[in-house]
Amino acid sequence: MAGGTPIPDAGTYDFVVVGGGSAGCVLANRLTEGGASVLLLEAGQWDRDPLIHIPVGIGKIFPQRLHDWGYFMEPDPGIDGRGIECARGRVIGGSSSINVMAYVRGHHSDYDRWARSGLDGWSYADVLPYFRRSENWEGGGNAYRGGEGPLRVQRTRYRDGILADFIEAGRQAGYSVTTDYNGAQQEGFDYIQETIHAGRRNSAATAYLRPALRRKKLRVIVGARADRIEITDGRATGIRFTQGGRVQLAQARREVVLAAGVINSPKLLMLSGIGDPAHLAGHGIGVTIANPGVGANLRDHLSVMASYRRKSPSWFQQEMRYDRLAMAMLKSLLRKDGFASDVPIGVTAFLKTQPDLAAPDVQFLFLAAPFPARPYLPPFTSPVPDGFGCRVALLRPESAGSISLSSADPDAKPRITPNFLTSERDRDTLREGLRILRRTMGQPVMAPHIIEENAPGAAAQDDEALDAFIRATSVTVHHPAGTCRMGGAQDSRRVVDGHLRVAGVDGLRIVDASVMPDLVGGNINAVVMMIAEKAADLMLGRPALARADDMHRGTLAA
Ligand SMILES: Cc1cc2nc3c(=O)[nH]c(=O)nc-3n(C[C@H](O)[C@H](O)[C@H](O)COP(=O)(O)OP(=O)(O)OC[C@H]3O[C@@H](n4cnc5c(N)ncnc54)[C@H](O)[C@@H]3O)c2cc1C
Repeated sequence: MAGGTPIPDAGTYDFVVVGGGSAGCVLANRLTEGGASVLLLEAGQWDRDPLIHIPVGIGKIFPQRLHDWGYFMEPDPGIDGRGIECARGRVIGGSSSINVMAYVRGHHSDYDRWARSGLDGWSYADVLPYFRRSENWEGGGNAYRGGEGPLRVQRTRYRDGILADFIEAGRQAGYSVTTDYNGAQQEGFDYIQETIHAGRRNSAATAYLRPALRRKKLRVIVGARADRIEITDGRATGIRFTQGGRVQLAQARREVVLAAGVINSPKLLMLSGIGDPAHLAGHGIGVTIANPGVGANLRDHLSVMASYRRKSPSWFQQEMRYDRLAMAMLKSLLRKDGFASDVPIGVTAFLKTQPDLAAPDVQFLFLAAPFPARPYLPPFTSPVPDGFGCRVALLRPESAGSISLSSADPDAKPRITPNFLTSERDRDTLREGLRILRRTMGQPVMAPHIIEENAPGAAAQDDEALDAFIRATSVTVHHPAGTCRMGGAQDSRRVVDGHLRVAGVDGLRIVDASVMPDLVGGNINAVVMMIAEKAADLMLGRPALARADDMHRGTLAA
């Protein structure tokens, strides 16, 4: 009842899933495929904007914060008091509709670490079959790659000679080159793999949700913001949501599933009385389940960019002239290829800042374009000076932040407190990563491309200068995770168990980036989708896919 009047009933379903993002789309598909009825509630709208689907559209979506919750982090002392943006997709497909499309699974030791912490069923041998089930790799299936799943993955098609030279520079600097960083060996330089197919973004919505829409068991409501989980006698029974100013109630026969993402899933728990009692009391929210772990353990991949003035002309600069860009977008729409059908990243690398490490601890993300860049049209506007750059991302941060409420009003944005670089090891790693990048850029093969280093700039050499540069310029590469962390039975701060069930309440699971116990060594969209693939089996009571250990024993290199 709301104010004495009954709340309009949005129906009863086996599963009510909150959030039509990377995880939510996978669940909508796999659960209905398994015969269950599903209501998918998404706060954003359908993904009709062509900018979502033409890969180069990210150049407009991101700076203009289109289809985005518009979050910013709190001013953070670790990065000179800056409150940096925290983009999150608010649209069908969620963040997979606005992300940069890099397809990366992390390092095999990440999952073995999860399993060692008490999470049975989450070792690399356990999760590899789920990565394979989700994937449709252009090279076809093999021991590591999936060839028949819904998610299309291809190597970059971006055409710029600097990419091959950057890989060669890595070799000249003494680092490995790998032929598939998602295969037997992650470590080294490689062309980037992307969730792009036939010139279009292959978001979770395209790959998983669209093919499921014809099933009668699936209902999707867009523009529907979940405000509270209904909990009766220790069981989650439904979701109260607002659509067009109207409050409605959807009931779950089997389970309520939060797939609202790393920021909004803990927010929704807190609004429903699940969280740190003192924090909830501070906002006048009654405690249903006391759990100080909710919203804690926020991890994110912080990165720093070195940028260069470019000598050799870039493909990017040529194609950004307005008339050419318009043609490229048309070509991408009609012929599904060309400049607009890819992103100017091209190369990534996973490297160890210390040779004795078990796994790479930094990632390079190349950028074959000046930053910031914009279209131009002579004589009215001129291009920005040509350039390129590379981000160095810190892969396994020790520094941890939190999500908390700013108000009990579901409309209010939560507080995102990142606590970046509070760990000395994190500062050392990022600084050393920057030095490795400079060493790579200093190799003979890069000389024909470089006029000079713009930033950090020649004057920044000692630790102090590099640390100051990192504090002043570092930004997220948008992989926040861990705020409803999964943990084994001994983990007193866990929010969900190894089956993704919320501790202390029946019929409630969380399936999204928030359940990751910590960050893996790479971009996380593929990881979230793997988690959702595995969750679907858990929810349907199906046996887990056969472990991959026999197939892989002894074959894994760093
Ligand atoms: C700009 C950007 C670039 C990125 N680049 C990459 C990349 O190149 N490669 C990579 O692997 N990863 C990348 N990522 C990260 C990756 O896309 C995300 O980690 C992943 O999509 C998260 O999936 P999720 O299911 O946890 O959440 P999301 O995909 O964010 O889905 C959450 C969904 O829930 C909805 N929602 C939230 N609250 C409510 C509510 N109260 N009621 C109803 N609906 C709600 C949201 O609108 C959203 O649709 C990037 C992310 C961003 C933002």
